[in-house]
Amino acid sequence: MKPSDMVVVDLDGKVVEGDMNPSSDTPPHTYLYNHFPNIGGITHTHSPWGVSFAAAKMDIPAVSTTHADTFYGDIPCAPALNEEQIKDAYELNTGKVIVDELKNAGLTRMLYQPC
Ligand SMILES: O=C(CO)[C@@H](O)[C@H](O)COP(=O)(O)O
Repeated sequence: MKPSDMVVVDLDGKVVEGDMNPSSDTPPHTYLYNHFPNIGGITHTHSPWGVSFAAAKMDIPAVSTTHADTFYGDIPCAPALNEEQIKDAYELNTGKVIVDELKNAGLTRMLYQPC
């Protein structure tokens, strides 16, 4: 992948720069940016440890000061999508359950605090 392969989209997901198709993750990412305007970026990883907790449908517990250095409290695991959410708009609904989970966990306030 080269820098010229990058695609820039606006907050509605419309391509504003680049010739490629945007990522299929564009709907959940724009949904997150639109609901948390102060976030500076989203990192999507498949770390073995993170995936392990997600597969077990578990929050990642705050058990160390190292964890506390970068995140306040347990890192919540969003609920799995139901069949209707998957069939309807899988990617967008992924963003919706993440936003709902962060709000339910009371993390909205934290996301707006400067580090
Ligand atoms: O993590 C996943 C699938 O597991 C997705 O994020 C895809 O990797 C998105 O691929 P592109 O549409 O960006 O090529």
